[in-house]
Amino acid sequence: MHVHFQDEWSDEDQDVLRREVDGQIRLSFASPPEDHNTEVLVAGRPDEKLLDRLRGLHSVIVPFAGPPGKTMAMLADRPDLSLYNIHHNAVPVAELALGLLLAAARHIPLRDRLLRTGDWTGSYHLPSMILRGKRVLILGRGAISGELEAPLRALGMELRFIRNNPRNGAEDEFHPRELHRLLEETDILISTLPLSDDSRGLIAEKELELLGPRGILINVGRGRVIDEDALYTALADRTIQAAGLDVWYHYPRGEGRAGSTLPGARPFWELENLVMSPHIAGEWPNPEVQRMRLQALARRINDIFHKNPVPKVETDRGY
Ligand SMILES: NC(=O)c1ccc[n+]([C@@H]2O[C@H](COP(=O)([O-])OP(=O)(O)OC[C@H]3O[C@@H](n4cnc5c(N)ncnc54)[C@H](O)[C@@H]3O)[C@@H](O)[C@H]2O)c1
Ligand SMILES: O=C(O)[C@H](O)COP(=O)(O)O
Repeated sequence: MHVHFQDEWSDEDQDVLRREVDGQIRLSFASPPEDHNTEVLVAGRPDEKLLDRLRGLHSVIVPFAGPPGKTMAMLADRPDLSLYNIHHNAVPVAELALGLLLAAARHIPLRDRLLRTGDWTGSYHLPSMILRGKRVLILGRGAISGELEAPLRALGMELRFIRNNPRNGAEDEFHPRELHRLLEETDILISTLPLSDDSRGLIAEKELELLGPRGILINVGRGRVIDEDALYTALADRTIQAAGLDVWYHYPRGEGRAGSTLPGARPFWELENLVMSPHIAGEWPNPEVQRMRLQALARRINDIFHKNPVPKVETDRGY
């Protein structure tokens, strides 16, 4: 089997990948081979011309968890190709979700800011939430929510999960059609959902109203699962208590450059009951996470080669 990597990978990364993949699998990094088949393409945003040009191609792997919408749309038109992803960063994402929750429940960033201006008592009366005994509804029961489960239970919280295909007999798993009933019994809503036609805007005005004025919302999945205007208004009017967001509606141009600011139709940065981070839950620049990415990617390639069962990303679910 031949695997081509479309994007640039450092010499060190290439060495790790060559070490970790099965010896019978050939890898190419610069230009793809002209003279024989290339069964697997690894690409963040696959080049359509390359997809057409590679002979024998049957699989595409995006080397992260959330394939971009354009990739999903492009591959929806290519039923001959299977799309795979990796979930290497579930632990760091779950850890940041936990951090956002603790920070939002206890106003940690705001209290820090007030103290820096010499205000010792100004934050005493903010409405805080004690987490023990509270009910958490997690949207999605995949890699990230799996890593959230143990720490949230250790804090004494009750968990329920929504997934589009709840398993028979799993008493804490529910279908999205039960969302409204569950929200009425929820203190904390955490979204780990990918973006699809089903999930886009799933949480809007009505859902935030059901979460209620004591409710806290955390989003580490994809921004547009939560309706932008509804969330801004709910936070500004305090019809929900607080939120913690890692994922956004609009991203700065030149993302990653020093000086980039958060753009958007709504000034989220002015809200005191919002804790924010710049889509960094996956900690992609961290060398430890990069090692986890390379190992997960090599495992995915080996699994495809050995025909081990691996869930595909469902491109027909929209994007
Ligand atoms: N903030 C970040 O840096 C960061 C990092 C990694 C992943 N992500 C995002 O988080 C998403 C989830 O990551 P994961 O590794 O846990 O993926 P996963 O595939 O392991 O889990 C996703 C879960 O969501 C469920 N689901 C999907 N669509 C649904 C819908 N419409 N309604 C109900 N349930 C639905 C699936 O059944 C599955 O249980 C990724 O797709 C990506 O968009 C964000
Ligand atoms: O790992 C990454 O590339 C970033 O953390 C983004 O990951 P995601 O696509 O899994 O959000």
